[in-house]
Amino acid sequence: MAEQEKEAALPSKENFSEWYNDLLLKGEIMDVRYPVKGLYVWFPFGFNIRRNVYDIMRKLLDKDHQETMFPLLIPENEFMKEAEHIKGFEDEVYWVTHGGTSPLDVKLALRPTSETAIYPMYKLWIRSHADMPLKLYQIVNTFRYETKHTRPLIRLREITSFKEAHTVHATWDDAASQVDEAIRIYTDFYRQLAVPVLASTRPEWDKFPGADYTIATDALMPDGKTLQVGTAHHLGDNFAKTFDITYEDEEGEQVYAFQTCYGVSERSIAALISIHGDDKGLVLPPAVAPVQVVIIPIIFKKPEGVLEACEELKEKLEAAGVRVKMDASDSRPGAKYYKWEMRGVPVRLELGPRDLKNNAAMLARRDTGEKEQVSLDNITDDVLSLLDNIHESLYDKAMASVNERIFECPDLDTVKEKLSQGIAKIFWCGNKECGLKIEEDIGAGILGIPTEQTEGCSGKCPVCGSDADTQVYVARTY
Ligand SMILES: Nc1ncnc2c1ncn2[C@@H]1O[C@H](COS(=O)(=O)NC(=O)[C@@H](N)CS)[C@@H](O)[C@H]1O
Ligand SMILES: [Zn+2]
Repeated sequence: MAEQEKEAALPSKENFSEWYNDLLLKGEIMDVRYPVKGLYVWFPFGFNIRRNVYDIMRKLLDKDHQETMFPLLIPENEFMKEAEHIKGFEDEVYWVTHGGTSPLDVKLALRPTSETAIYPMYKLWIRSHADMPLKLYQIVNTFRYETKHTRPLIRLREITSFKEAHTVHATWDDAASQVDEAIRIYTDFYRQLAVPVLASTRPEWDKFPGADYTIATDALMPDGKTLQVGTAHHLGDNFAKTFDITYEDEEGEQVYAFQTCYGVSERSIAALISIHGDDKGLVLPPAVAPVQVVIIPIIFKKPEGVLEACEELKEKLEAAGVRVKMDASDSRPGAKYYKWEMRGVPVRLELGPRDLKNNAAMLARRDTGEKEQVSLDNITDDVLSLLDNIHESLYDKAMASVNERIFECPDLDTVKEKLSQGIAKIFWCGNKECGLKIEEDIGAGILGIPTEQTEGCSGKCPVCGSDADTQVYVARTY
């Protein structure tokens, strides 16, 4: 990347869309110049963030899931088996029709998601109780011919980081518990990215095609819109019936199994970049930062042992597991501060001759901008506890920002007024006509019924006026 391309400052984050697009380049996340709409290229720095993010997801899943990989191409006859699923995806699926110059006798779908690739194999693998619960996941690319506005990391036609889990259970209740467990895993995953998420059950007209119900986790973005950053679906025995996935029960009867599937994508990275970033660039939670500490030697005329001291400090921090970089390039210090702030490095240590004499360094925190002189005596422990502290303060700040942008609304007019700032909460009687009427009236979607309902409160449905004890989230969405 030519340096001069990046020197210009970012637009203000107030202008979120411009800021976001410019930061993808200046923060070396994704290059949007690939010549196919909806397909983008990871810069190595962005890919490094992706690797750290998905390492966190793998650690959570590997406790009781197994990772595997299924084929990308799905034969038309399998893909077309589940009616609801097809209806939901037929406008989005890409087809491969030729091998070389010869037309294929069966055209092949590029997986938009992998139910119809996996479940014919589950039919072969599930024979008895002993084979369940089966909990597999894969992290692959999937393809959806999105017709809405495509955006890097947010709405891609090639989803490059699609983590999809697919589980099989003996009973409907077991599958329901797994859906709840999936939401717990996602909430924990996002907690480790310092991203607050709201879990809610989608209205039945907005559930995953072929599912009994869908619970989603949404992040509130700086522009007041919500981003669906993970979903978990109870598939009932709908797909088991379609793909004949049965097991022999105690009475020797063949019984259809019950299934769930749950997925996240690179939207997880879109959320952490958008929520924590500022006008100087990325602000990365230490857990996912490719570089957690950057050491800047401050050298005047004579080196006076500064470089050696920086090298020693770097080795000390690395020995403690900190991801450290020393920037001994010949750019001037200011240009270095600009570069590493843009890349969201949580901690900068400046070390010059005077610091050396005092056995100290100047420490700058990326998230708050605070600078303070620190002794090098306990620098390793100080840095490690500071990194944890930075994570917690990023989360607390993001949580506070979400809480001040959720508005309890008594009527639809208030909902319309608040939607430009964030999420509205309103009572709803629960029946579909009223729900669709609410959506039509406010020009935004019912996000869902929060999984945690505030106890004991009740109100009136704004459409039919009947008593309602359920509040729903309403928001503008990506
Ligand atoms: N075009 C897209 N670009 C980026 N992320 C997407 C896109 N479409 C969906 N996602 C993300 O992928 C998650 C899972 O997608 S989904 O359609 O809701 N669910 C499934 O495909 C199920 N098979 C569970 S894996 C969504 O919650 C959303 O965060
Ligand atoms: Zn009503």
